[in-house]
Amino acid sequence: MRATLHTLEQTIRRRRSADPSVSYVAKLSGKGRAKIAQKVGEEAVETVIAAMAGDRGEVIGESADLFFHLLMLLADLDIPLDAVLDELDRREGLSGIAEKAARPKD
Ligand SMILES: N=c1c2ncn([C@@H]3O[C@H](COP(=O)(O)OP(=O)(O)OP(=O)(O)O)[C@@H](O)[C@H]3O)c2ncn1[C@@H]1O[C@H](COP(=O)(O)O)[C@@H](O)[C@H]1O
Repeated sequence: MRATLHTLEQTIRRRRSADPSVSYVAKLSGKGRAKIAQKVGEEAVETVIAAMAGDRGEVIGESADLFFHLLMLLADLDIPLDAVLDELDRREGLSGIAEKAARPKD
């Protein structure tokens, strides 16, 4: 998962300066942050609609679109993917501590 997302993060950063007539990343980046953010919102809504329809195939496709556009937004903000993944790791660590604390003592 990390490797796939990191590869896509690098591709997005590289393609931002490509020719917009051949590159979707360059074309959308050229439209600015508000448009990228709008796409993240649209893909999130489409994922929710697919989920509520119980369409697993659509959920998978829309989730991929959502991840991709979120990575585009992070790249536009110059936020490394690792900052988000590290935050998830930190939360997992916290929940581990909470679980241990809640466990009854022998
Ligand atoms: N993963 C993706 C990816 N996922 C989705 N998309 C594009 O995202 C768009 C989203 O679909 P929509 O139907 O919502 O949008 P649309 O109608 O085409 O676009 P709008 O004009 O409405 O914004 C589609 O055009 C998809 O082609 C992607 N485009 C590119 N990538 C990756 O980015 C790499 C670089 O792409 P280029 O910049 O095109 O070379 C590719 O090799 C892929 O790995």
